[in-house]
Amino acid sequence: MLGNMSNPVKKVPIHLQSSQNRLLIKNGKVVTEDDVFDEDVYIEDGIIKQMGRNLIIPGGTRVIDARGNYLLPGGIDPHTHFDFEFMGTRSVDDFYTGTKSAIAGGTTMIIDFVFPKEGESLLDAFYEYRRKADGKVCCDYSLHVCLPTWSAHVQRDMETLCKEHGVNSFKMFMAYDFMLDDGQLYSAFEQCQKLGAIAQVHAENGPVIAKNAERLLAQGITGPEGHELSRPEELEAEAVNRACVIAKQVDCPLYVVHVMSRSAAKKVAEARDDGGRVYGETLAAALGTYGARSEHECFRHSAGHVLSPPLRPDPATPDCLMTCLALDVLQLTGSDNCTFNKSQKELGIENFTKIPNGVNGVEDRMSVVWEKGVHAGIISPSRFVAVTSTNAAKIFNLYPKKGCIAVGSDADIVVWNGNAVRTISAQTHHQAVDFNIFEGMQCHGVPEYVIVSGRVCLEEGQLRVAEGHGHFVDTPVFAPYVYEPEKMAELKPTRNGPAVPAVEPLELEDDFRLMKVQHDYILASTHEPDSVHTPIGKGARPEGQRNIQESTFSLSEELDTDRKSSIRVRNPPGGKSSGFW
Ligand SMILES: NC(=O)NCCC(=O)O
Ligand SMILES: [Zn+2]
Repeated sequence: MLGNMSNPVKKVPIHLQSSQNRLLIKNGKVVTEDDVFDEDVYIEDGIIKQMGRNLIIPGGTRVIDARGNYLLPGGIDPHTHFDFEFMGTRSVDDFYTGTKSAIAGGTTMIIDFVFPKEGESLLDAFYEYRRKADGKVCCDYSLHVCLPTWSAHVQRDMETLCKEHGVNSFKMFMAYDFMLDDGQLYSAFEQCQKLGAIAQVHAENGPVIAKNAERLLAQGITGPEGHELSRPEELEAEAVNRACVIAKQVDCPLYVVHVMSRSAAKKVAEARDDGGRVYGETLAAALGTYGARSEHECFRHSAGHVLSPPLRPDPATPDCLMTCLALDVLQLTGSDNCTFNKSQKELGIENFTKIPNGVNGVEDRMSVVWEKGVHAGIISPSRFVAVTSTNAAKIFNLYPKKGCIAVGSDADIVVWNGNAVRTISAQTHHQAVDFNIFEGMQCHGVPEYVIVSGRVCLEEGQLRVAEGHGHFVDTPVFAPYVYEPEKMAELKPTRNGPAVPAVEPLELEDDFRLMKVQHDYILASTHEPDSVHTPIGKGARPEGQRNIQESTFSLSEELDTDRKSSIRVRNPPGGKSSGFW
């Protein structure tokens, strides 16, 4: 037992307590979840001390000119698995390469998952994760804790973790060998509710997946395409619905990790419409790819892209999920970064059920969401901030320390060039993994500077991180956003001066109708996206919001061709698989 490990004090050496700790970022456009405005930001000792114009600051302060760029709150990735022993192997990105890569892409905080080994208590597993992470993290981090079993002991440890160790979220699985049954989920949700924690679920119907996999293998379908075939999206949707129903019985807030399909998003939408405290996270992988290596290839699964729930063959899925983020059907984006090298993926070369599940994303999430969201015209820069940072901070009770640019907040800031373009490649990424699921993708949206706790860690393409400089950050229970939303107004940082309008004044009537049509569409239509009809004419729309008439919900010829090719894969000749890579 390591005692109370929360927030160990790391002394700043005297030579660093100088002007090096002072930074002024001038001329940038500050973006918050609901505002965009021109202000300078002055940072001292890792904290935002002043914001405004013509600030009076000490001499010798370093100045960064952010003219033409946005200032974003550093990304918070609420879903990573660094140094994770899983499916007979270990993920290759550890807390050093993982957080270093995160920073390279504009993410300044991650939340990883403690996963107890068989027979290990939650507390021991938590201490082990702290030991693995503390000396390695280059940015701040927090921990969720997974519950691979249910018992009185687990129940007690949950309480200790919440009361003494800064944990406020527990993840349950509805698939894999370590899934909980419905009764156990009920008990775990009940305990979360009592403690003021948040229940998280990996929602897929595990027993049905196991049966499907058995049948497919018996038919000779052994390749990676069997992964998605055994886990069709209705099994995700069914489990999301079940989890929402169970959580409702005990009034427990529920966070659905990695919503990967339209059908699952629809279940989240229904639960939220029904008044449920349900939050949905989707992944960079699901927004940036769709079960093919690129949008220009026919539907094909490869071992490198295997994660659970799987990438969906429906090419409309990424746009649908992005629209769900725009409409607040979904609230967050994570990476679920859980990387395995090619040689590890080959553990499943003869049997798709043995392919270690997981993909990269911690480095590329911000660029992918910008490209597919803001650059594509589906979300505004403010909504980008909400879904990449602010909402995670609010749900896990880190706000306003994290997730916003405001006086008193941690100086985790990204100077973001929304027009610069980069091409994602394993040749240039900072992750330890030897391939990248977004290989070749061109993304607008590049971090020019990444400032982590007041330190400039990325500038002019040069990454200078400090191993072990990040801290564990407590996530206190009873997050106001989740448990007492009426208190959020008090927490919201105030600012001086009027906002600089970032968007044309909206014609609210049209905007509302657009949102309504899209929302109804998600709820109403699962399989016939081209049947959508919208009465909306030209009208104004929010900045970055694409008119639904331009949406790929209307499937084109080309996309239909892709879908047909997917049918071929579903019935491979002679039951043979279509190749591993
Ligand atoms: N998602 C995935 O395939 N791998 C990571 C483990 C998990 O989140 O289920
Ligand atoms: Zn995960």
